[in-house]
Amino acid sequence: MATVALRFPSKVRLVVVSNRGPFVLKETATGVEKQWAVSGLVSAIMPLFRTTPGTWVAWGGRFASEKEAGTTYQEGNLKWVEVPLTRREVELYYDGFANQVMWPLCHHFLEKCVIDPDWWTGYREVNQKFASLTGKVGHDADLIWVHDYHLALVPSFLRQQAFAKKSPKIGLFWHIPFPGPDTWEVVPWSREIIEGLLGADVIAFHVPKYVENFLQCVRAFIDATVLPGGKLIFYQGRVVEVQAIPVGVNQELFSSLGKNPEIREKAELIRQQIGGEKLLLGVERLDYSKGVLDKLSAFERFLEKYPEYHGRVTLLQIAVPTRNGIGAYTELRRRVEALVGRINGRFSTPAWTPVRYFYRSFDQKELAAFYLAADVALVTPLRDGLNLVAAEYVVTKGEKPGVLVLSRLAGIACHLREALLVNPYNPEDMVEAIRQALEMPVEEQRKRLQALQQKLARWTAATWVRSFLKTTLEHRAEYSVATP
Ligand SMILES: Nc1ncnc2c1ncn2[C@@H]1O[C@H](COP(=O)(O)OP(=O)(O)O[C@H]2O[C@H](CO)[C@@H](O)[C@H](O)[C@H]2O)[C@@H](O)[C@H]1O
Ligand SMILES: O=P(O)(O)OC[C@H](O)CO
Repeated sequence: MATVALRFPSKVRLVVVSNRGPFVLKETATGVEKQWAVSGLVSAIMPLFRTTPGTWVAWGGRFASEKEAGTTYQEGNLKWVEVPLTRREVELYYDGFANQVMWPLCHHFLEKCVIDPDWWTGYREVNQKFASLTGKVGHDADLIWVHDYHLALVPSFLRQQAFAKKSPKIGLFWHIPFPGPDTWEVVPWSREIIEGLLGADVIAFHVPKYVENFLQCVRAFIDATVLPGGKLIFYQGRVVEVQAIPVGVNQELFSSLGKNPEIREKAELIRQQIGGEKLLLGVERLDYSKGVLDKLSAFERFLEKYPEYHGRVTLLQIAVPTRNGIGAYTELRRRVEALVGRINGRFSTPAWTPVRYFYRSFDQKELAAFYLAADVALVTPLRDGLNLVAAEYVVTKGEKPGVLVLSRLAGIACHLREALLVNPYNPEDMVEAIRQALEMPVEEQRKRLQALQQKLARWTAATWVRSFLKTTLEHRAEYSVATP
């Protein structure tokens, strides 16, 4: 496994806190088994612990009993401390408030938000639990790095705690979109959520638009002053810094996987097994925000409109199981599988299956083989904080040709302008982008990919970590600015 040079001062005691940790724990007949978790957050953070020692406090994805203490695992540099959550806590905090209020709200699916005061109480209590455990295991921490929408209240709960030596620096990274106050107004507790976040010294988002939306929320809901320049907030006698620091991909890993002869062979085999001339690829957690239904509908429309492509193009869709306890996800799976069945039922021939559908996760080598095999990656979320799959596809391809079709509504689109940008809500736009991608001359494919690769080379998993940690470690609570 390739490593990244972080040049992170080794004497800094670092604690990472997030809902999803590196592993999912499964109870088996022989005891508890741990499997690597699949998520953008885990992909983003793992490279840090390949070179840097530290502690990661997170839930293990299982239900613990009332009295159970969490398990601790040492894995190389990483000490992982499990936050044990009961079934009831998971229902209220994770299935409820985090995934049926925060997630749909931030991705602009207001009709999917359910306002339930019990979920909010559960969310507060579990955030408090994460903060208390972090305070215990990280009592001598220099820097505590909190992640994402599950734990918005943790920064302010941490600030209320006593630490062994001095106050550690507290940073928060928000991995999903951050909407403006018109959207946040839907949640009765929006002020408390923003106050919770303001417990951090540094708050960072992927792109400037989310920073601007956050600052607008601060102006709308909080008694705080956004200082001129828009990066600093004066709040309760402290200064909070807000930045756009996009996550990058593990460049060394994906570019070496792309060059690996064994993986190239695997990619060739995939091509032979699937047959046909052209391969389109979709890879995402099976989440409604990722737009899998709209993509499949666009592909169906493409096959109706361009019958000359029958037998020549296949869509390989990988859907990673996610959040199975929530109705909207069960329903999405049902609809996606019905649509795959309908398309294949309408268009298949004895020699050709238009959609190849996989409902499972793959290891990174297998994933890289799919990236290499695909002529076109269809990354078309209806809304996405950033989207790492788009970047991983581009990096893995190396000198090989390929086309990235990318939703304008993914955060990463503001950087990757050389992709074929589409509006995933507009079926005709999607259909024509598929056609343009399939007909793009190889020289143009290479030129666009090279331009994208040059951008991504300056912006890696390592630069993200380094930049966030440096900003947080160097944060000063008082600035010599004129305050009100
Ligand atoms: N079948 C499969 N098997 C194994 N691994 C697979 C897989 N399919 C996908 N993966 C991995 O899972 C990760 C998915 O990351 P994304 O950014 O695409 O979305 P996600 O919503 O999980 O992340 C959230 O966090 C990231 C990082 O901040 C944001 O980009 C995003 O907008 C936000 O929703 C990728 O690194 C990919 O390699
Ligand atoms: O499977 P989940 O619910 O932990 O989703 C993981 C995503 O990275 C959310 O940011």
